[in-house]
Amino acid sequence: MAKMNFGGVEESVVTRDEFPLAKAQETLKDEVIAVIGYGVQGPGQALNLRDNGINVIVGQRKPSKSYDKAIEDGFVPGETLFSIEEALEKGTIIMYLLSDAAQIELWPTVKEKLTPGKALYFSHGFGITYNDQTNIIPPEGVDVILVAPKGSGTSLRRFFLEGRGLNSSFAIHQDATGKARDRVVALGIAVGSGYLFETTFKREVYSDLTGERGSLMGAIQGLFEAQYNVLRKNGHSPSEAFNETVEELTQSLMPLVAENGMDWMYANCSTTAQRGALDWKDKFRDAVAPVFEDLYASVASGKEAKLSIDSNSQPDYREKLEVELAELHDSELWQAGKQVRKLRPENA
Ligand SMILES: NC(=O)c1ccc[n+]([C@@H]2O[C@H](COP(=O)([O-])OP(=O)(O)OC[C@H]3O[C@@H](n4cnc5c(N)ncnc54)[C@H](O)[C@@H]3O)[C@@H](O)[C@H]2O)c1
Ligand SMILES: CC(C)(O)[C@@H](O)C(=O)O
Ligand SMILES: [Mg+2]
Ligand SMILES: [Mg+2]
Repeated sequence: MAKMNFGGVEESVVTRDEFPLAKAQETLKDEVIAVIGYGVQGPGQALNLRDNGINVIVGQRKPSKSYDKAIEDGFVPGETLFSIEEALEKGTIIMYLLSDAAQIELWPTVKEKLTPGKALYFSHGFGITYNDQTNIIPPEGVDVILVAPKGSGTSLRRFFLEGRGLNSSFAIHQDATGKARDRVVALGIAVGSGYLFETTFKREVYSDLTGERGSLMGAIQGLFEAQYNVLRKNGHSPSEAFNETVEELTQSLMPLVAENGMDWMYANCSTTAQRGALDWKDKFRDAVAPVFEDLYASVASGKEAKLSIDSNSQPDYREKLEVELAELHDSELWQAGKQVRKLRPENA
């Protein structure tokens, strides 16, 4: 663990320097990692583990698109690709990467295969933290650990192939074997994390549910729509409104923020823009702060978990999500964006 100063607060993090891949490989050399669920995180983590020389198998129901994808990705039925039950039997570390709602349904099947000495691994604190709703209460004899990549499983895999890494949080809920910390850190490195910061299952899920409903996905779409609609209401064309709301942000300005922070991005814009942004940033902050307070309260109360479980446990949850995603896709804003993307020089 390395001690580092984050904005004046000292935190402990694990970098690849003090836990190199070779150490992760040595730690996991006698383990069979069973990845249960091959949706978004499953492929990212399973393929990175396999490329890092870790003994990984996949458990996935069939017929399913995910099962077919696992075959396309080179997992071999009967050798490295099994039914969920078979993979649970063979695995010494069970990576529970079904959807959060599906984890509830499959829990009785998983629980009975968690024999003493095994480890149960999550990439979200959801199932354990809200166990009053999920009933996911692991038996005492197993390690219960978490590595939560702070990003999409699709990015986790792309970054790995580019020689980069996504940061991940890690947590230990139960250390039955005395090996939980070594197991969780080794897995965090082997699945392709850039660096690992320690958290708890509860803090991970509270922050994660807040982030994805807030700045990362929900609030950002709301902000885009609000500005786009005002520009269009005042006579600006779709391409002008989309460029000023989304395209410039993703193509020019956010990469500058990622490179060196917000002040660096501001400093690389005009003084006119800097003055205006500094004058208006607090107005927007104060306008949305109450919404974020409500959001966090809804997460902490378990209300957001219930909404997600009730919706995503429905047999047609996927179809319903796809209808709402299609509404986004078909909106004028994102149709304008589709056309703008085509005009990028690299797409010409
Ligand atoms: N999506 C991400 O990039 C991401 C990022 C960080 C953490 N996580 C966490 O990782 C875990 C997996 O997330 P995901 O987005 O990969 O999941 P997902 O929603 O893509 O589902 C994963 C798999 O579950 C299977 N599944 C769904 N319902 C099932 C059922 N009733 N019975 C059997 N299988 C079923 C699907 O076929 C799919 O292969 C979750 O805990 C999630 O919160 C996801
Ligand atoms: C990729 C996210 C949003 O960070 C993850 O938390 C998820 O639930 O998919
Ligand atoms: Mg997240
Ligand atoms: Mg999440």
